[in-house]
Amino acid sequence: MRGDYGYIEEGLLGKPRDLGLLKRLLPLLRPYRRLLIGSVTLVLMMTLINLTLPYLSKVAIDRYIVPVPAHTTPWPDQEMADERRYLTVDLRREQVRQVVERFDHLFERRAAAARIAYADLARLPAEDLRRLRQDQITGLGWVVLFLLVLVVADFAFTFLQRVIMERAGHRVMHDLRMRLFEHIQQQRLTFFTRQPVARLVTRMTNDVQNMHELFTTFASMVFRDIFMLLGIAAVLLALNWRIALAVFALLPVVVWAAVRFSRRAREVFRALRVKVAQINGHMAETIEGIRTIQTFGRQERNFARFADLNNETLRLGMREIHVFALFMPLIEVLGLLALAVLVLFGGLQVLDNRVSLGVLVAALTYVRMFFRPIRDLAENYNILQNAMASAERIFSLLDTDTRLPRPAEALDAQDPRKDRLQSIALERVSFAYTPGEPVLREVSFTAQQGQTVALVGPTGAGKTSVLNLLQRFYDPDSGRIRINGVDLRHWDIRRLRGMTALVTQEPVLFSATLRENIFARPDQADEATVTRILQAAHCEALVQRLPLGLDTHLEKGGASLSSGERQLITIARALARDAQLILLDEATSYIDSQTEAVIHKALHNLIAGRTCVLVAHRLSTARSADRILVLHQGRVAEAGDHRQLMERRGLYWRLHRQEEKRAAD
Ligand SMILES: Nc1ncnc2c1ncn2[C@@H]1O[C@H](COP(=O)(O)OP(=O)(O)OP(=O)(O)O)[C@@H](O)[C@H]1O
Repeated sequence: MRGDYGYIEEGLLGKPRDLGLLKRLLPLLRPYRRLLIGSVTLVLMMTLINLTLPYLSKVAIDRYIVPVPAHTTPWPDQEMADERRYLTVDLRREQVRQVVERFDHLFERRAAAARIAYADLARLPAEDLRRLRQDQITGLGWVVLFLLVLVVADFAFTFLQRVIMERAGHRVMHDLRMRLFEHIQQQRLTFFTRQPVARLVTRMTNDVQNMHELFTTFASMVFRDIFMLLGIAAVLLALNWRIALAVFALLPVVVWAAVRFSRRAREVFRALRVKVAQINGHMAETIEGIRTIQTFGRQERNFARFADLNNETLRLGMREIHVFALFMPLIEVLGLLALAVLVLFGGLQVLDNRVSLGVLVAALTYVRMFFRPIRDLAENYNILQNAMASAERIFSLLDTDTRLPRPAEALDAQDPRKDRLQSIALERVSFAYTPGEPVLREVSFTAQQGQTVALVGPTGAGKTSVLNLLQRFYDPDSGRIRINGVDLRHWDIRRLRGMTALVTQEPVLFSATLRENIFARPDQADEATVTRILQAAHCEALVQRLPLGLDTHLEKGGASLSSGERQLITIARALARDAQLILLDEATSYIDSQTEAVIHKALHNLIAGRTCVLVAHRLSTARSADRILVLHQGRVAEAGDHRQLMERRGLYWRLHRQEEKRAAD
């Protein structure tokens, strides 16, 4: 396994992404378009609410707290421009008239209005003051009520939007994982030898998670931050264009800072991810190779490598902090600077009576709000980039399709040859995993129903490769494999594999119960069958020893069992399948002679009456085979039964002698 954990692909980050990617993303969203439209609508409404809140403070101030005189006021402008500010009241209201009459000396009357300087308001008793300002107090109450309604609505919308958005995001992730899993599971073996396990795992986990970020961040970026920015700019211009322009003068500096920040943050962010991925890879390698590391005393070197990686990660982490620590306060400072500009410039306008106090207060709030989306956009830009890179990697995996092509002329469903295995024939089969490096050269043999063909030969001779070809994990480069006289390429591969049981060199057990490991459909296996199979596979003693018998859960693929026990379980699995063709790759791991004898008996039971191609690493396993093929450097060097080959005194005989000598030693 190459433990790169996907960091090689990190190099893709930061490349310009084309629109094609977005086009491919849209179909993923299509099933959830209602949710998405709902979510965007809610974001729009939330933006509107947020834009309305400061405006309400303007209304409260200008209409009710420091009312701006209505245009109908009977005092001409030059008198209004007095140093003092006045409260104008309507004498047509009975309550007001009574107060004005009682404190006549404080009011100036004209037509149906009267005015009183703000400075003199303090001279009125609290009760009269309230009467005088009854309208404003009621108005203020309404404004506050409206404000509360908006706040509650904002809360509800935010909650709903979150739920809807996350629901869509999680569903998209769910669908994507299903597609990826199905896609990966159907690929042929070459695909898996080229793709490191960790890379595929990263696609299914991290990259899919990043895609989720893509949807949620994209929605919040485009529809919240950008709407908000545009909205605030529009409202500021509408409130007072002079104030707006004064604030916008700072914008180039802000944009410059944001662009610089997102660039630097991206570099650090990427380098950091590469390091974290390397740490993952190193960790996985250490755990996998812990026996070798401890036996060869490589702990120190291994630790030193880890320490290097970890120190680098720390250094980059610190750099990341610095970049953020500089940018966030910088934007904050620029925001405060904008406020200062506004207080000075807007304050002067208020003093000149060109702008109402309410407008200034609302503008101050808008300006404070203006800087948050800018900061968020700069931050989210990286997340977006990262998510786009993940999307690209996922699509490139989905585009890699190495599934076996459907046979052009598949066996007719009525064809009797499809159900019963009668013969296997390899006809001058040559094959190379890597072009130019053949591992099988012109290999031919036949096996009739019920016969056993054993493949023996030195390591690397190509024995396992023959089994790979018979399972159609690969196709031969030349020559043909025929089953029942029909080219393997014309078989429906599922049907063929359905007739076959494979026992691999390394017993593969799954993290499930023993019963689930042996029986494909545990609920359909009756007690009599279970007992028969356990007996034939010599697994009874093992099952009795386990605390819950067949229902014992095997942790970590049966890591707590001995290799001999694991082999017996895989033999039981093959027996349970009741296959017509057994492909058996004998385990090479060391087992004591007593266990070996038990395994031999189990294998004998498995093979009896079935067609079998077996790779024998111990010649004793091959002894009783109908035909033994001795492979050497990919060629059939000798063929015959045990007696014939021994009489020949060739390679088989020599291998036999070697094995006997080893046993004697
Ligand atoms: N997936 C692969 N990609 C490239 N080369 C491979 C692959 N699998 C096996 N080989 C090479 O093909 C040759 C034959 O391998 P094969 O596993 O068939 O040998 P074998 O006779 O079964 O060996 P052993 O007795 O050690 O199991 C070897 O040189 C091996 O390195």
